[in-house]
Order: sequence, then C-alpha cells, then structure tokens
Amino acid sequence: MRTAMLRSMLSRRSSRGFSSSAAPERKVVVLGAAGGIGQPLSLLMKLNPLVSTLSLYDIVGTPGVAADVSHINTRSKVTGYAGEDQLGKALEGCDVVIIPAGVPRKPGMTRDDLFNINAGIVKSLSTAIAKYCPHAIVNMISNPVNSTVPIAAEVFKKAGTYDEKKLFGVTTLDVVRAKTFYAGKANVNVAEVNVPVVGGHAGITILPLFSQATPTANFSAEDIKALTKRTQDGGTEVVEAKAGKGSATLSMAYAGALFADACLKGLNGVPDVVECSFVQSTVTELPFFASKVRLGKNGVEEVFGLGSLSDFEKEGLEALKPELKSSIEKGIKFANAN
Ligand SMILES: NC(=O)C1=CN([C@@H]2O[C@H](COP(=O)(O)OP(=O)(O)OC[C@H]3O[C@@H](n4cnc5c(N)ncnc54)[C@H](O)[C@@H]3O)[C@@H](O)[C@H]2O)C=CC1
Ligand SMILES: O=C([O-])CC(=O)C(=O)O
Repeated sequence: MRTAMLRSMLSRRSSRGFSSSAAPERKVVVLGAAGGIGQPLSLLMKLNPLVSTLSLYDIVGTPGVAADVSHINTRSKVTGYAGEDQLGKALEGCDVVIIPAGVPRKPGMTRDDLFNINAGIVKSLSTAIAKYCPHAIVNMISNPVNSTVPIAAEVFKKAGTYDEKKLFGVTTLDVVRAKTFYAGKANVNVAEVNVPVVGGHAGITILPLFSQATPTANFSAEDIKALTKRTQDGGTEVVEAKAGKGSATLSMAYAGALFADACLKGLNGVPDVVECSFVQSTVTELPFFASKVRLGKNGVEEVFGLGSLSDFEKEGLEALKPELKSSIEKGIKFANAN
C-alpha cells in the first residue's frame, strides 16, 4: 500500500478530535524495534499523527531502523537506542511502551515453549519501565502473553509502581483474525464486522464470541466451531506457513498499531474507545482475563463483562480456565522466584 494511502487511513482513524498539530505531545517507545514485528510496527507508529516522539529500542540494529523510519515526513521525531545502557533514555518520559521483544515460535512449538527465554526479557524490560517511566501504559506483545503480563505486573508490584489500569496484553490480532474469518465466511464487508474475543492469547484460551458478532449471520454449529478453531489456531497457521522463519509479524504490527492508537486516543480523552485486551480482571475468578475494555485518560476505565454466551462458548470458557490459570501462575511464580 502506498505511504500516502496508509497515512491518510491512519490519520482518519487517529485524529478524531485533533489535528496533528493540536494533539498533545506523546512519546511512544517500541522495545524490540529491530525485529520482525518491531520494524513494521515502528513504521506504522511513525505514520500515527498522535505520536510526537517515537523512541525505537532494541539490543542491536536500531540505529538503522531509526534512520530509515526517521526520513518519513510525519509529525514524530524518531530516535534509535541500541543496547541496555541506552534503555533508560529510550524509556524516559514515555506515555506508551509497546513490547514486541523476544523470540518467536517455530513449527511444532507452543507459545509456552517461548517462556524460558521471553520471561527473562520481559522481566528485565519491566524492571526498567518501573524505573524510567513508571506511569506509562504498557502494551505487552511478547509471548506467552498469558504469562508475560502477570510477570510485568509482579515486577511493577515489587517496584511499587503497579497500576492495573495501565498494563495490557495485546490480543488485538485475535480480534483482527476473528473479524477477517467471520467476514469471509459470511460474505459481508469486513469493515463493518465486530467480534469480541475473550480469555487469553494461546490456543483454546482464545475464545471468540461469534454469538455476539455483528452483523449477524446464520451459521451452523459446525461453521461456528470451524471459525472458532481457525481463530484459535491463527498464529499456528502463520508459523507453519513461514516454515521456521518466525510467526506473524505484519498482521501483528497492524494489530499492535491499532491497539496503541486506541490507547493514545484514550489518553487524549477521546470518548468510547473500546478494545479487547488481556488485563487484570474480575470478570471471571482468574486474576487476568481478556475482554472488552474502555480506554481513557488513565488507561482502563472500565472492564466489560462477557455478555450472554452460547452453550458452545460457555463450554469453551470453562475449558480454557485451567490452562489460563496455570499460565498466569507460572508467570507470577517466575517473577517472584528470580
Ligand atoms: N501478542 C501477539 O498477538 C503476538 C505476539 N508475538 C510475539 O512477539 C514476539 C516478537 O516476535 P518477532 O518480532 O517475530 O520476533 P523477532 O525475533 O523477529 O524480533 C524480536 C526482537 O526482539 C529483540 N530483543 C531480544 N531481546 C531483547 C531485549 N532484552 N530488549 C529489547 N529487544 C530485545 C531482538 O533483538 C529482535 O529484534 C515473540 O515473542 C512473538 O511470539 C508475535 C505475534 C503475535
Ligand atoms: O502464534 C504465535 O506464536 C504468534 C502469535 O501470538 C500469533 O500470531 O497470534
């Protein structure tokens, strides 16, 4: 897609209520900016007129990405930071921290197989966030999200900076997929489709609520089952197609940019910004759970309940709880043991 088209698309989405010059100053950092997700996500954040300072951090490779992206003639000033000694500068004064740092899956792996490497990365980045930008909104992309979000929460609690309204597991790609697959099957305009996706972000913990999808479609139980499975296995579909070269990067960058844009709109006081996200929750007995949340000046303004579920969804909800509970507990245990 041509840059001008993308820019006008993003600015139409983003600037509700603000021209870019009137929008408040906002610093956004991408941690893991030189990676498969990080690079296109940095591009998309550079196109977002709500961003005034774009900070790109990675352990290596960020100067090149930053130099490249910085030539784009949009509002934000771009700076690249490479290596741990520059992490503090990258984070200082940030309003939104987006974290796609960590290893991706290869065929045959589950997201939980990434825990051993990514848990440590997320823990050290969270420690730095608590130190350098304790009030920032955090968008956690690194997998396994079901565990990395609880890890960040524990790190922030220990540092005395935890604000449950500001920590988000990014599950937007599940919603993006559910919308795409539903629209394709129903043969309706995807731009008009809405599908909440709740639970977590791995396999059966991803629970799309097609009974609440709009516009409504008359699908058979078999169709709903197949759409649910395809949504749950969407990540694996990409991992297998990439055959060892990583997992979803482009669709994830799109989803991550959408979610960060929603957070920025919320911060800027745009009303009725609602997205699904994995957050601290009392919607079920689990301490973290993805559901629709309203975003505002303080991050999460309201966590919405699940609404009415079909019998199939009720079964899915009960089935996902043990796995999600154990992934959450694994994260909490790791953060407190190390
Ligand atoms: N939440 C979601 O829906 C999705 C999550 N993911 C996850 O996102 C993560 C990143 O995926 P890719 O970009 O494809 O991987 P990648 O390997 O292409 O990029 C990861 C980047 O993180 C950097 N990195 C490693 N340690 C770091 C540290 N301590 N600080 C800063 N940067 C560090 C690497 O240098 C690399 O540039 C993976 O864990 C993947 O599973 C991927 C797709 C969807
Ligand atoms: O499947 C993976 O490993 C990456 C991911 O989270 C997704 O694409 O949903």
